[in-house]
This record gives sequence, structure tokens and C-alpha cells, in this order.
Amino acid sequence: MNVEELKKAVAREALSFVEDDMVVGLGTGSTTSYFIRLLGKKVMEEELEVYGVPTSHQSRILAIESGIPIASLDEVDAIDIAVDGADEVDPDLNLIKGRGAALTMEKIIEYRAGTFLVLVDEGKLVERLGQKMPVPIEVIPAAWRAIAEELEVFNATAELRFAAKKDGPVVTDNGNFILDARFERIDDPLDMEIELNTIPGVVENGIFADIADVVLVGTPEGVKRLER
Ligand SMILES: O=C[C@H](O)[C@H](O)[C@H](O)COP(=O)(O)O
Repeated sequence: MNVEELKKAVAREALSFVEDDMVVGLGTGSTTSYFIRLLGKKVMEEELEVYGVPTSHQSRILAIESGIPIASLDEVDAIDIAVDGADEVDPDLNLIKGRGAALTMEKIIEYRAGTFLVLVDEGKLVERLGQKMPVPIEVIPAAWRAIAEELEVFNATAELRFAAKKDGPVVTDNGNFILDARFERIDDPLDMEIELNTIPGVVENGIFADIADVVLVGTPEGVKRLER
């Protein structure tokens, strides 16, 4: 089974968490894209009354294409479940997210969800956050250099993220820049998440500590379920 097949398998399994009349937070990225397409099918075939609350332009466009009625956060009373991918998952189910630069809206929506369901393939499991991936940090553009320098205090080296199909830096859905920060060691993810957000000019960071409820892990032996 290749990685794409593992992503599809977890996306299929995630469908069983969605019931009629639910408001569903729609994450961003390749794994969630499989889920959104499948959810669109389920909504149409089973004639469900489900609303999706997108976390990015990507998930909004895909939800519309997939036939899922969408609403913004300020139009719904509550989010029953949010479904999203992750870049790393540690043994306590703390996450790094934001490879797709959608971390701020993702965190806003997933923090408020009754259940936050995370979909990953087994390659995303790590012993300690930061082992493979940098921590993305969304920053106000004018502050990027000052913040990159300040991150040295945290023993981190930060790089401004550049775009692939645009000249210059990545600009997020909120009009900000992304710094990718590599830390020597993240011992306490929750503490680091809070600390980073105290730096003026930081909008949000990609450590999602203590908010994942269930993680579905795609493995060649089948989908495994991890819970806090
Ligand atoms: O900003 C992007 C998100 O945090 C994604 O959910 C995360 O990067 C995982 O994406 P993928 O499923 O493509 O690996």
C-alpha cells in the first residue's frame, strides 16, 4: 500500500464519525481532501443535512465542488466534529500542523469542535514533535525578520517560507507570512505553543497540543485508532 492509499483508507474510516444534522469542520491538505470528496458523496447519497465549515480557501472550494453545503464559523452555533490531517503526531497526540499554511483557521475551528478527529498515515508518527518537521508560525509580514531573530532565544532557526508558483514569500489566506522554525528540542509542546504566541507579531503557531481527541492512523495492516 502506498501513502496515498493509506490516506484514502483513513479518509473512508472517518466517514463513520459523521452523522445526520452535524456541523463538520473541514481541514486542509491532501488527506482531508480525500475525506471532503467522500463526505460530499455520502451527503448526496444519504441525503444528509450536514454543513461543512472550511478551514481554508482550499477546503471551501473543494467542499463546494463536492456538493457539501458550507457555512462560516460565525453562522453556526457549534461544530460537532472537525476532521483534519497533521504533519506530526507524538505519543500524547500532540500535533504539528501547517505545512499547507492553513494553521490559524484550522486551530480556530478545531479548538471549538466537540470532537477533533485527525487523519494521518503511519509515517507521521514521531517520538517527539519537531523530529522531522519544522513548526510553521504565521506572522504579520512587517514583523517576520524580528520574529525570526527572536526565535534564536528558543534555540530555533527560522526560515521565511517561499512560494512555489509565485515570486516571493507564501502569503496565507489571512494575508500573512509563514516562518518555518526548526527547534533543537521541544520538551513540552503545550508550553512551547503558548510561549510562541506571546511574541508580538505572531498570529498563531502550528503546535496543536492537547486538542486532538482521536487519531486514525493508516498502516498497511489497516487503520489504527489512537485516543486520548
Ligand atoms: O496547513 C495545512 C495543514 O495543517 C494540513 O492539515 C497538514 O499539513 C497535513 O497535510 P497532508 O494531509 O497533506 O499531509
